[in-house]
Amino acid sequence: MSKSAAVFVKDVVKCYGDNKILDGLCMTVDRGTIYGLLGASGCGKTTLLSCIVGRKNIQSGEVWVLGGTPGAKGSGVPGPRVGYMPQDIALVGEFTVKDAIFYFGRILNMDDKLISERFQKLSKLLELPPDDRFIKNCSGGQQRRVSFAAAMVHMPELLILDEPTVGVDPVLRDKIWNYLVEIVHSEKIAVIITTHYIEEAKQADKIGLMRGGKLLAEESPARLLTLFHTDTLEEAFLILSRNQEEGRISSALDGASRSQGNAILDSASSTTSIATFDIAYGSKDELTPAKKRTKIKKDQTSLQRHRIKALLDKNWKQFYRNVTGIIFLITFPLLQTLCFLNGVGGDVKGLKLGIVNDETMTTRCQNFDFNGTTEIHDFTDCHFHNMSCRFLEYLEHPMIHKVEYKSLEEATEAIKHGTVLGVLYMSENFTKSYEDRIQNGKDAEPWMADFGEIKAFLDMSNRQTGATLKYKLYELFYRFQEELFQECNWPVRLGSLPLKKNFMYGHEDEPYTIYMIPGTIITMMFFMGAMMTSQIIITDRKEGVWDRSIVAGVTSLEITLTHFILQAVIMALQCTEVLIMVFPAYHSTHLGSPGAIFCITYLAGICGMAYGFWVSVICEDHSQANISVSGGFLPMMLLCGLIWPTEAMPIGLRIFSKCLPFTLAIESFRNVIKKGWSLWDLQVLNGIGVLLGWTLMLGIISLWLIKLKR
Ligand SMILES: Nc1ncnc2c1ncn2[C@@H]1O[C@H](COP(=O)(O)OP(=O)(O)OP(=O)(O)O)[C@@H](O)[C@H]1O
Repeated sequence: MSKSAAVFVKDVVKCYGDNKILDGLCMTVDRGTIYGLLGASGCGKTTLLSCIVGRKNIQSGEVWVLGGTPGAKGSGVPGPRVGYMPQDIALVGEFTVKDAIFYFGRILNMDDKLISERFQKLSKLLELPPDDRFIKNCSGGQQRRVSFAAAMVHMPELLILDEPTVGVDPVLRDKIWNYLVEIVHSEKIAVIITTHYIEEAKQADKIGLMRGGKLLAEESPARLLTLFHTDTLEEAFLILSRNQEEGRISSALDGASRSQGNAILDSASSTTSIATFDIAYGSKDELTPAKKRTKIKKDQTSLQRHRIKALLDKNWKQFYRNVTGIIFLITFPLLQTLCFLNGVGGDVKGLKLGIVNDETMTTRCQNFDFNGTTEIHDFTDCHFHNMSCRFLEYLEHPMIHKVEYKSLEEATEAIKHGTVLGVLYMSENFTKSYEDRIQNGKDAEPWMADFGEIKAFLDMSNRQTGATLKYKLYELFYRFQEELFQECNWPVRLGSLPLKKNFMYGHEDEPYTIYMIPGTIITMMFFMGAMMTSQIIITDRKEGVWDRSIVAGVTSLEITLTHFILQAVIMALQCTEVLIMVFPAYHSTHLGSPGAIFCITYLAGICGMAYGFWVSVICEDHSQANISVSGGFLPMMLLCGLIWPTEAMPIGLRIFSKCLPFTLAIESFRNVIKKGWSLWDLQVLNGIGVLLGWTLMLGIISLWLIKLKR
């Protein structure tokens, strides 16, 4: 074991659930050497590299990188001392080739001049596509080369390359290997490279053959060929694999005994030769501290200005270069608002109402025309005539479309068939009986009272339209009766219910839209925030940019903060456009200040973003995130009082609903627009407090989960 080991891995065990991926693995990578890590697909190479760069925690064993443990303060790993090219491209599609290199250079605190110099050199060497070509427009092989250049831009002490030569033509592959050999010797950097092209690893100084979570062997290519009497590394690997399957590799390779020194391989081939391999072992005392080799400042603090600047630049480019995304983010809230303002709360029109009038035939109902306008009779003598006709005049309203039926049976049949929504029936003696009810009051004959009624049969299966028609009939009947009393010079009040209504806030005929505004805006902004954040962060993570940036030293807090800054600006724009459309553009009135309205709306959006952030942490992909956002949002919407008052809920559910993010916020919003309350009114503060509480709680839990998930 060399004292100058760049990477030292001892007895490492790494599991995903019950699945043991690394099973007591040992490995040593010396400085100034190329280490080729070979193994079948799925054997755990990427997992091992993730543990080396500190992106994954291990269950047991030791990992030492450049003299420290990955993730430890001051170790520089993850950070500028290591260059990592993951297996996935892990570049932002909206970056140009130049942007990609500059992004990694800048988060590593290189100055632009130095980045530019390195970029020119790498561009030539790796035959990179033109500087201004977008990554998403590059071929797979070109993207891989840019990814390679990004890992090398700062000339790290340890370069980790996960399958860098996939999709690269043999000439270029050769060039890359030659370059690696050159820099390894000139700069004394260590390189770990995984590849499926076993033969290309011949140029490595040492090869690790990995299988079943262990290294079967760790030797120079030449020695492997000699030991196994083979011409190719592939054959050597095959023999080793067979031996492992047949249990012919000594148990000395496993567990504690590995650390004692050499492991002995049983017969390596058909011959009975015994091969002895150097096995990775040693102690951390033997490791040398890192030497300072680059002009890059090392920093481990969780917030660094240069990284935040680079991340903000990245997020901004990702945003403004994604035209579809911009169109969606700007137009979606507007479209939603337009749908709401035009589709919800308007007056119902043309409800079909059957009329059965046994008192007067239509033809005899003077001036009464079911299909046209009529004049109102003048009944100044207050002896009533044709009251049914007079009442029917009042039904000339846009909400009602009258349909005449000859009999009550025929009309009720029409309700059953859904032809009409209700039927009004007036009996033969309606006028006389109605007059008797009014003139004689409590002394009226019961049968007179019965005939003096207008009988309504309503279809309430659609509660909303049924109730709308019912209240309209009440309203029209009161108007009919009040005007009748007025004409007769009777006290008008006697013609209406003995209940005097006074409205402190709002008014009786206020459109339903006004009632719905707070709930619609708050839930919409929350939903927009949740969707936007979860989608953007999952995309970032799926592209591998998140992980790769973290290996370059960026902290999760910086990534989160910079995403938050841009999305908070977008959210402010969305809130502004929605509020402008609802209030000035649609002339909706509000008594409270626009500032207070904006504040509640904006906080609802920010709370939605925190919810989206949490979803992005617990979900693996977009479809899971979509289900989680919708699955969480819908129950909250059902319980927030938007559809039905919370006062109707069982007490436990009611208390629960008040604790949800937007129940009290909707109340606060309503109080501001309808009562003119300020932000400092206690009930308004309650709503704001709940939103802020949820935002903080979700943010903290998410950051904690990110830390825990490694
Ligand atoms: N996050 C994870 N959760 C559960 N299992 C995982 C996870 N990541 C990887 N694995 C599993 O661990 C095993 C090793 O995966 P790994 O990506 O390390 O293999 P690999 O050797 O790099 O393969 P390849 O050469 O195909 O890239 C695989 O069986 C994989 O399915």
